[in-house]
Amino acid sequence: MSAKILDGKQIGLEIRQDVAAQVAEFVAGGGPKPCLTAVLVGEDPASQVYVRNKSRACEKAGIDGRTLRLPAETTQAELVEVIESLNQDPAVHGILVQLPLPKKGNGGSGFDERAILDTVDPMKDVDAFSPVNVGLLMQGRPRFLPCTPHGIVQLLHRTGLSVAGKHVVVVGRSDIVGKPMAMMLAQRTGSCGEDVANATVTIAHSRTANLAEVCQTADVLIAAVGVPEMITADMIANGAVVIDVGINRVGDKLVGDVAFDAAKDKASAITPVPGGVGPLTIAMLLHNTLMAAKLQQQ
Ligand SMILES: Nc1nc(=O)c2c([nH]1)NC[C@@H]1CN(c3ccc(C(=O)N[C@@H](CCC(=O)O)C(=O)O)cc3)C=[N+]21
Repeated sequence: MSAKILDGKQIGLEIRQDVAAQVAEFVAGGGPKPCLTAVLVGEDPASQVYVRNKSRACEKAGIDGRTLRLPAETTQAELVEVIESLNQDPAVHGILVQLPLPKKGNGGSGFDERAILDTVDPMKDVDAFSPVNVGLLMQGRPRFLPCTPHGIVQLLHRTGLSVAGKHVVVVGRSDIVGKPMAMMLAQRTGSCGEDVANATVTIAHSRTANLAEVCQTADVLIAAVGVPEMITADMIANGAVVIDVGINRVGDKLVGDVAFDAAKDKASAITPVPGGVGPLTIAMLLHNTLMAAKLQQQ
């Protein structure tokens, strides 16, 4: 069997067109132009590319996409101050602090990333990293949904892949992807209804015993570990759906957490890297920015 390739780029484009139409409607109704401000500290080349892509996607959707560039030498206190002023600025609806923050920032001692993220006003927290937004999600009454897991929910829904009653194995337990992903798919109702919810979810990670065997029991396998091609074909059940969240730069190539070429002969459907989950993450960020503008207008 050769898997159906799940085209995240195309679906991301559709979502962005939907968001653009909703933005136009919001503005025509007297709403302010939604504004996302990304805060980029230092000169990490990958982060620069991501931030540029985000601001370009914003502009195409009728969203004001700003980037605040700060030197790597910025201190913790200065960065907190910048975020607090964005919190106070009524023209800014969404704030995103690009991660990772530079290791040698804050005068060489590194940033306290948690404290930085905690500074972002929860009503402007389009990444959904703040404890309030994480808590609301846990309780099944989300405000903002985290962009990458929400993008995956949209992808599954829009390609007609139900997870209800199925066994989903999420490999990776990060706050950004693994944890919220597991929670969203186990819920009674998700953002796209009951079909992309109600899963039986296993969270696997670096300490999981017999990882290969656990993965083999997955109807839907979601790889979010950040290790290039760690998920090999032997770990995938025949006919499983495979979602690859990994974006790893190996030399000048971009590879996922799944060994794609062999995996596609076992899976029934699989996301490629690039062109899979990545473009959906950006699409959901635009969605959250419009939501933030609407929330703040109320
Ligand atoms: N506060 C914060 N929020 C984030 O959401 C966040 C972040 N920090 N730091 C970095 C990661 C990574 N991330 C990506 C988003 C889109 C693509 C994407 O669209 N990738 C393209 C390829 C792009 C390329 O060629 O480099 C694709 O997969 O097709 C990749 C990576 C968001 N992140």
